[in-house]
Amino acid sequence: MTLRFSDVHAVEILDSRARPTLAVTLTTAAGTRVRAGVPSGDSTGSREAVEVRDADPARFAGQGVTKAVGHVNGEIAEALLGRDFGSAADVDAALVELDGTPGKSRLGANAITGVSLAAARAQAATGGMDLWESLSAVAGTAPRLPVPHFNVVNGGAHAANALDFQEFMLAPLGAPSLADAVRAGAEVYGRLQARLAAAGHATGLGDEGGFAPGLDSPEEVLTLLVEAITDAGYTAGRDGIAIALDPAASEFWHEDHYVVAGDHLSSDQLIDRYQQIVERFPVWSIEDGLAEGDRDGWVRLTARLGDRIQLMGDDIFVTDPAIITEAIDRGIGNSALIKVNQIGTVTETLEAMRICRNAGYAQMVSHRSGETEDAFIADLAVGTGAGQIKSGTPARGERVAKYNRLMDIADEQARPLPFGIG
Ligand SMILES: C=C(OP(=O)(O)O)C(=O)O
Ligand SMILES: [Mg+2]
Repeated sequence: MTLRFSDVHAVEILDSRARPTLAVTLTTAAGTRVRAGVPSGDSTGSREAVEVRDADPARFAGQGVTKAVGHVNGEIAEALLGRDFGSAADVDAALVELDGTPGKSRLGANAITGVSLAAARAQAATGGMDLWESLSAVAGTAPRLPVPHFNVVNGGAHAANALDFQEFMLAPLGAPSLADAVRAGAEVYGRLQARLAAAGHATGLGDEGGFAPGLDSPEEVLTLLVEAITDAGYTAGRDGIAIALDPAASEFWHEDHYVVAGDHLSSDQLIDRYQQIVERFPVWSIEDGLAEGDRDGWVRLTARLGDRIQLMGDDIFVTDPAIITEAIDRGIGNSALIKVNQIGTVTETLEAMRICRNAGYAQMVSHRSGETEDAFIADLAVGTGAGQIKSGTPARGERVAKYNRLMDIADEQARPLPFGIG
C-alpha cells in the first residue's frame, strides 16, 4: 500500500463546549477525501501531549486554534504532500519527527491528532476497508463490540454543581448484545430523570450531557442510580447494569489530602470510602480514584481493591506507552483509559493498548469532555477489541454519534461480532 496526499487542509470548527477545535481533511492522490474532528479535554493529566492555542484574548477568550490550523496547512502539509508513505504509521512517525518535542508542543497535539486520525481513515479507505477493520489489521487484534459506559451524572470539572466525583456511569455488563446495552442505557437515563425530578433535584446537564443535580454526596447519587436501574426493570449488578465511577481525583486533591463533600480525607481514608462504596453499591470500576501525583496511594489502592474491581488510570497514564510500562511495573491499577489526543497519534495509542494487553490490563476507549461529531473512537474500540468504551450520555448528539456508529457496525455484519468485555 502507498499513501500519497494531494491536499492537506485544516479548519477551525467548534466543539461541544462552544470552544474552537480543528477538523482536518486529507485528500489522497486517488481523490478520496477523509476528515477527522479533534476532541479536547478539561480535567487533563499534567503529562498529556500539549494543545497549541492562540492566546489572543480578542478571539474565543484566548482559546482559538488558528495557530494549530496554520501548522497543518503550512508546515505539516509541506512535509506530507508529494511524498509516498507505506502506511498511516509512517505518517505518524513523520509527524512526531517534524514536531521534535516530547509533548508535541511545537506543532500542537491538537494539530497532530487531527492529521493522525485522518491518516488512519485514509489508510482504511485506500485499502477498501471499514476503519475498524483496518485498525484491527494494523493492531493485529480480534474485533469485538465494546460495552458502552453511559455517563449519566456529571460533577467535578464538568459541571457547576457541588459534586466532587466527576462521572457516574451505567455499565450494562449483563446485556446480551450491543443494541440491548444501548437500549438499557437510554431507558435508565429516562428513569433517572424522573427520579431526580420527583426528588426536587435539578435536571440540567453537565459537559458530557449527564444530569448535574445539586447534590454533593456520591453515595446519594449512587442510591438514585440503583433506584433508576430497578425502575427500568433491570438488575443492578454485574449480571445486569453495573456502575462505573470516574471521580477524577486529581481535581479534588490538595497536595496531601482529598476533599469530598466537605470531608478532608487522607489517601487511606479515601480508599476506605471506596471499599465501603464497593461493598454497598454495584460499582464495578473506578477510574482515577486517586490523584495522578499520589502514586504510593495508587499502589495501596490497587493492593486493597484490585482483585475485586477495575481500577483504571486516566490522568496518571495519559495513554503514554512509557508511563504505562512504568506504572505496570509498580503495580499501579489494573486497567487503562485510552484517549488518542492524550498522546497525539493513533500509532502511539495502539502501542499503549498493546502494552496493556500484554500485561493483562483491561482497556476502555474514551471520548473527551469537549467533543465533535466524529465517531473515530467507536471504530477504534471495535477494531482493537478493547471491550469497553465511554462516550458520555445517551442523550446528546456528539456523544450519541459514537453509540450510533457502534450500532451501525454491529448491524452491518453478516456474521455477528462478539460483544462484551471478553
Ligand atoms: C473524559 C474525561 O474528561 P476530560 O476529557 O475533561 O479529560 C475523563 O476525565 O475521563
Ligand atoms: Mg477520567
